Amino acid sequence: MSLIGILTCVIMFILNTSTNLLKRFCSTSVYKLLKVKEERIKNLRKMALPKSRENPIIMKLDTPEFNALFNDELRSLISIFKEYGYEIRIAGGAVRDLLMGKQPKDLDFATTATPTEMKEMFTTENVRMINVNGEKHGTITPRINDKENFEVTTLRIDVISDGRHAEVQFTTDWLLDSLRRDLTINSMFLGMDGNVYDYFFGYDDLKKHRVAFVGKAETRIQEDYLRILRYFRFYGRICPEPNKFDSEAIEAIRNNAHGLADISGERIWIELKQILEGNFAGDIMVTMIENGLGPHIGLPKKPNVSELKRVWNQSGHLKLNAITLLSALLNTVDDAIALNLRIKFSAFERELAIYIVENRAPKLHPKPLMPFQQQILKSISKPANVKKMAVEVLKYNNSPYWEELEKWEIPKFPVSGNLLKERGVEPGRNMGAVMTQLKHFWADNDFNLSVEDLMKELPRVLEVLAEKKKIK
Ligand SMILES: Nc1ccn([C@@H]2O[C@H](COP(=O)(O)OP(=O)(O)OP(=O)(O)O)[C@@H](O)[C@H]2O)c(=O)n1
Ligand SMILES: [Mg+2]
Repeated sequence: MSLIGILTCVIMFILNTSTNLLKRFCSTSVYKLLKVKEERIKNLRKMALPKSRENPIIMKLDTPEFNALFNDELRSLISIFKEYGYEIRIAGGAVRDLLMGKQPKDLDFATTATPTEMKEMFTTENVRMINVNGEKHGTITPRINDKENFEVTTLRIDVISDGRHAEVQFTTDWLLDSLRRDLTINSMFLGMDGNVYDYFFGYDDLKKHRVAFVGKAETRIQEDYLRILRYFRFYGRICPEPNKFDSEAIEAIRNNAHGLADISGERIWIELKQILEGNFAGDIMVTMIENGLGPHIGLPKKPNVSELKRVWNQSGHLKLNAITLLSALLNTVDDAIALNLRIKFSAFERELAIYIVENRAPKLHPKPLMPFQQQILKSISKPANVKKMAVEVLKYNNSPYWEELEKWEIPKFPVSGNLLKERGVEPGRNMGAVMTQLKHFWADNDFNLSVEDLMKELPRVLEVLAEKKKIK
């Protein structure tokens, strides 16, 4: 055999052996992973059983809100699932709302069919499916009669979770899907026949106005740290009194507050905003800060809790904008900028936070609205937006004048560009400057000047601007 032949044989041998080793290694890891998953499912069920109800059907719902859901599209959806032998139920928040006598704003459905089974079924039935992105989490969205979309999610458990993303495993076990949900009040299912399935005493909690995690609070939080904020949001929605938090929940929240640091600003703001606009917002925010959430949601190291309490107690009844209340915790404009970097406000929200911090010291003036009215008309921002912000500052200070300012119609500046042109002002940047100067003069005179009065002022304005140009 030639040297090349020997070398080829050696290389082939090495390649073969390493490929086999790699195959063996991979299949052992996959095997291990599957084993871990199986074990986890067994354990989950075992752990859940003592705490869960043996017969989960607690009642048959027959309310106007429930009956109102049944239109032609929902009936078609139900009959498709029935024909193919899969179960489908309404899940989570909608069941909670219906049990509270409220019409849910959206419906989530849960099913025993896997996404593949649903896709096959809907394709055979000529039903178009939209939003394919949901599929890896088990959600298929059929569009029935080309009219209404329904989000249907396969029953699942979160096998591996890093607190933000979860690897899911599909199941046909309703109890396990109920167990992976955040709060007992959000863990119920509603059959299309009206049967309410409640494994974890969610309805009892709803009646008791108790917000508690399903099973172990710590486990539920570590599956998705956003649930910390969801806990507080639902507290505001469900509970009739402030400061009656579930002690296990609060302890788990305190120990896991750091997990919020990795949650995106957008998700944080969606929850936080609803907390701030809900019941007991001031008290809830204080509890959140006392339990260490502040730095993870963009608040300063030393948020001004006493200012928050003061503003909440004196102005909480005025339906403050979420940003207005939140700004009470900020000490400086820099704090507002840092907060915006963390939770990414809209342009108006960012402006409002800065405006509140800069303008909250009460303005003394014989005509209390005048400084605000002048600011509204002089500002480079949209006057309607500055007006909204000024109303918020007045509410922040519980000033009785906020309503008057809200009703105040922003007067129209009577001088037009055309008129200035007629009077010999060159169009362009210079005209903009003239207009601003005249506007300020008009605002400083309580918006009472006529076009004639303003035109009398024109030579002086032109002179001042010419002087300024010379100095430059
Ligand atoms: N972090 C989350 C988000 C949602 N869910 C589950 O998914 C359901 C639907 O979620 P979502 O629509 O976000 O909340 P709702 O409870 O429906 O509340 P809302 O009325 O505000 O939509 C919840 O009821 C809950 O069972 C969860 O367990 N954990
Ligand atoms: Mg919902």
